[in-house]
Order: sequence, then C-alpha cells, then structure tokens
Amino acid sequence: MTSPTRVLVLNSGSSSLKYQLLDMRDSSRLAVGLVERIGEQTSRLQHTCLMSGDSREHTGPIADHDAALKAVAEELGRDGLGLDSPDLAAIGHRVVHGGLFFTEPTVVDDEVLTEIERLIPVAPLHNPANLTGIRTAQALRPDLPQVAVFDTAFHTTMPEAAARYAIDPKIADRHRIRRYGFHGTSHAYVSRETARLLGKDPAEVNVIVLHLGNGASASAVEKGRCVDTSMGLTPLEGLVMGTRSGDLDPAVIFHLARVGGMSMDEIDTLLNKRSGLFGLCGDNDMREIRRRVDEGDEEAALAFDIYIHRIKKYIGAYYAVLGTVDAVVFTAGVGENAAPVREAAIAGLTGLGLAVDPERNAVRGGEPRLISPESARVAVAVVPTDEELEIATQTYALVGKSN
Ligand SMILES: Nc1ncnc2c1ncn2[C@@H]1O[C@H](COP(=O)(O)OP(=O)(O)O)[C@@H](O)[C@H]1O
Ligand SMILES: CC(=O)OP(=O)(O)O
Ligand SMILES: [Mg+2]
Repeated sequence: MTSPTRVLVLNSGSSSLKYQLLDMRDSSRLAVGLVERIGEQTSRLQHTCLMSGDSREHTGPIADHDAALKAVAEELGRDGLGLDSPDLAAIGHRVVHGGLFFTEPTVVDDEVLTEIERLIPVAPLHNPANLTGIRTAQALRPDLPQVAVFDTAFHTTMPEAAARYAIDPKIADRHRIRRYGFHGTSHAYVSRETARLLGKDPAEVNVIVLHLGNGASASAVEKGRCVDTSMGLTPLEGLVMGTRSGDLDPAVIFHLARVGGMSMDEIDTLLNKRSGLFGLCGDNDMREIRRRVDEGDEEAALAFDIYIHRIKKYIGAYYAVLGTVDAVVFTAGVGENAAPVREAAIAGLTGLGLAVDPERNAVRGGEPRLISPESARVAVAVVPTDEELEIATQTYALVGKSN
C-alpha cells in the first residue's frame, strides 16, 4: 500500500476556523474553507472543493469549535474527502502559544495537550480554540497523528537582550515572563520567500517582516533567524491591531484600575477586544477605514495615522537592530491588500534607503512582488503569507519520516 500523502490543516482563531486539505506530493490544495462568527447566531461556513470547483455556503448558529470542525468534516465528506479517508497522513494544527517548551512542530500526546492548556492564561483568545480543534480531530480520527505547529517556535532564536523584559529576572523566571512573539509560521515563511524573490539564500539577507492582519506583528529576521519581534508575553504588545491596542505605558493599566475603577477583566477586554483600530474609530476592517478616510472622516483618519505611525516606529527600530536591511516586506490581509497602508508606512523613509513606486504598489495579485523603485538601495516587497502551506509542509515532514 502506498503511504498517505494528504494533510488537513486547521487554523482555529478565537471565533473562526480556517482549514485546508493539501496533497503533499505537489503541495496542491484539494479543499479550502472557513467557519466565521463561531458562537453567534449568524455563523457562516464557506467551503470550496478545488477538485470539482464546487463551492457551498451555510449560515446559521454554530455553537463552538467542536461543532465547527464536525460541520467541516461533513462538508469534506460530501466531496469524498472525509476525515475517514485512508489518504490522510496527518492533521496539522496551528497552536498560537507554545512558550519556550516547543521549538519545533510536535506530534500531540497527552503531555503536549497539558502544556498547551497550561499556556491558556497567556493566549486566552487563541489556545482554547486550538485545543478544542485538536481534541475534536483526535475524537474523529484517533489513529491519525495530530501535529501542533507553534506560532512562537520561530522566535525562540531571539537573543536574551531582545526576549527579556527589564524586570527582576527571578520574578520573570518564576512566572515565565518574557517576549515569546507570535505569527512565527508566517514570519518564517515570508522571510524565506522574500529571500527567494531577491534571488538570494535566506542566510544571506536581513529582512523586516510586517505581518498586518487582524492581529499584527513585526519581526527582524537576520540571516534567516528571528532576532526581535513586536508581540511579547501575549499577542497584545506591539503594533496597533484590529481590536488590540499594541504598545502602551503599562501604567495605563494601574491608572484604569485605581482611578478608573475598572476590574482586571474589564481592562483585559478593553485592551484586547475594544481597542486598536476598532477602539479608535469603531471599525477594524482596513477597507472600511480607508473608505471613511477618503470621504473625509476625521476619526478614521486619526486611527489610520496612529496605525501607520506605530508601523514606522518598528521599521526604524528593527533597522537599528539589524544594522543593515535588504528588504522590508508586507504580508497578511492588510499588508497584502492595502496599498495606502504600504505607501504611508514607507513615506519619508528615503534616508533609510526605503521608497515605494506608486505604479508597482498599485498592482494587485497573489504573487510575491517588489514595490520599491528599480534604483532602491533596500527592497520593499509584498509577499503573500501562507501559514496553512507552511503548517502542512512541517506536519508532513514530521510524520512523513515515520511513514
Ligand atoms: N482589500 C483589502 N484592503 C484592505 N484591507 C483588507 C483587504 N482585504 C482584507 N483586508 C484586511 O485584512 C484583515 C484580515 O487579515 P487576515 O490576515 O486575514 O487576518 P487574520 O488571519 O488575523 O484573521 C481584515 O480585517 C481587513 O482589515
Ligand atoms: C497571534 C495572533 O494575533 O493571531 P491572529 O492574528 O490570528 O489573531
Ligand atoms: Mg492570521
């Protein structure tokens, strides 16, 4: 019998489940889909079978990630791609927080589950959903290897000077407080693809990666290794995000508690779910914000300016961390699609050798591309991320060895 070659990838967010089924013989996609607004009355499942070209959509309440995955399994089954298929080699799961414990993709066992569970307090929006995804997948296919691929893994190479906060190390160690960083699968994939775009080996280039999605983070990648990143103990630090504040003076929290009379839970919800672009202007979708800016909406314009100002600060900071930079690269939903964000973030940085060519920046498409002028000293690029492909590749590499 030939070995199974398919990998199902699950990327569970706090209220969504993205999935892809890939055939690893040629990394082709067989099915892709998304369940959104899990836990609400208006949940929506969008499923596309790329073999038949058939797309289906369902709306209606899906209570939790367990129900979401079961609905996905049913859709896959209707296309003859069900989880019971003997062609399935493994299921790869994105797990957001792996602490320092996990530096590589890992086959899930009870010990691994316990460790992911222990990290819930530092990834409260993400790890619980990731765990449910793994447990439901295990129940559906107990015989199949489940592989966890951690957002934090790529960042474990950071030097202590970047990873440590300036607090008493005894307290930090006792509570395992340090910069872990997230979106690592994306930063790894995108920095590697950027080197390829430049026609170089990853070990030859220094890259600043700006992952601008709903969650957003920047990283400094030196010769293929991460040396700094903007997210910290949790995915709250750093850039302005869809609903998260990113950097602020930690004393804001004391002030809100002591003077504002807010509880810790209220402050947590404020900073994680009601801040960022949404907190500033009531919208967290960059398309809507740009539409409002173009109509002269001042609130949206200020939110946009704050968002851009923070990105600029990180470009400058990571330029200094790296010393020399070969490329600044934009990725994820906003980075890949929002030309005005890229233009504004790079504007005024000619002193750093950075510029954007308006015509190149206006090009749309799914291919990695340069948006800097021909003569630029440092490349500016758009490189679409593909966390699912990277997770599938890492998963298959791990289980392929034992097949
Ligand atoms: N055409 C577009 N123009 C501007 N922003 C866009 C566009 N398409 C998507 N986005 C932005 O991308 C965000 C989602 O990014 P994505 O990387 O898919 O996020 P996540 O994986 O964190 O859910 C949306 O909230 C929206 O702000
Ligand atoms: C870690 C993180 O912020 O992930 P996401 O962007 O999927 O919310
Ligand atoms: Mg994402």
